[in-house]
Amino acid sequence: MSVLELIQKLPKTELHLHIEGSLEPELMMQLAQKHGVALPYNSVEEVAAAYNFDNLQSFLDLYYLGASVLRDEDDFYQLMWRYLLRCKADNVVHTEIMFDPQTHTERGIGFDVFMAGFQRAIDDAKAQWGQSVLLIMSYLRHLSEESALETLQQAQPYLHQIAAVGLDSSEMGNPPEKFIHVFAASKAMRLQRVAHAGEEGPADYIWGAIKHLDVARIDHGVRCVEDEGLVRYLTDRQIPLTVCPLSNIKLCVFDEMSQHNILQLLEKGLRVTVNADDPSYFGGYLNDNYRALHEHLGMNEQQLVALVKNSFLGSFLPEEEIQRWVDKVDQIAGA
Ligand code: HPA
Ligand SMILES: [Zn+2]
Repeated sequence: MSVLELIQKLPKTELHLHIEGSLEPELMMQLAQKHGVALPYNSVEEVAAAYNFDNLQSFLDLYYLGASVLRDEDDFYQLMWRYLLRCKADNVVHTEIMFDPQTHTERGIGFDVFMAGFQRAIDDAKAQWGQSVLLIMSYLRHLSEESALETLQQAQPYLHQIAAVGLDSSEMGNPPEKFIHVFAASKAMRLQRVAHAGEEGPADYIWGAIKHLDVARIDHGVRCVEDEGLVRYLTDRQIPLTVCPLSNIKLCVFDEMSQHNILQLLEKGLRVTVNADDPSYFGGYLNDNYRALHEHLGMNEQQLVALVKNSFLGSFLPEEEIQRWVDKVDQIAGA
């Protein structure tokens, strides 16, 4: 079997996906019309043409603007449903999805609206093809810790639907330490923890997320290579890095895919995984990211299998379930 065939055929997990970043231009325009929201675009083509970014912030500005069309329960259902259909198409059997409550509550749209829409789509996908999903509630780091604490309060009636908390948005100037209390409170409520760190921010921010937020995974983390001691720490403890190749090129973290360090990180023994981040903004879903690694970095079958197994090993699935999937990956790759 060729590597490209194997990318499609292997069962996979996605661990770093922002549901608001899966809003395709078609749905954005449709919802803008439905709710009478004025956008600075006249067509789907104009939306797509605007997706040229210099850095993380230039993307975030359009990402929050796009999210402003999400208003009622059915909008959130449609958003989630369309992403889960992509999971089915890409053979993503399990996915751990981030959502940004503050992006919606700040506009007066409550947990009752978006959680209901998300859950209805998740229930439908589970019933129709057995899709496995966990939700990660992400705090926006450009806002205050008080706002994050208030968000955790608002989430109380929905904690049974939430597996973990995360930290995203503008990294520079908003170090993990800013969120010590809300992460401690989240941990006390038995929520797992992840955080974006070392995407644009320095290796120090990765240390901060580990030491101050007690995270189980680092989202991105590609700048860990700047600190040998950190690489050793991450390798020894097999702390997963949820790397997002197409995202890193679109946001100029690396100039070109041929310069991406993901395979070097893998060869160092780090538990790296492949993810789409914000697929509608960055030009591809999960399998597109794997295919880009094959095309531009020459990812071979052995590296593909290691990355796919890491995606299960880095997940919050129960141990026995992880082992079942890892065995299945070996079986398909060895066939
Ligand atoms: O890649 C990202 N980084 C930080 N914040 C984000 N919010 C959505 N995507 C991202
Ligand atoms: Zn992200």
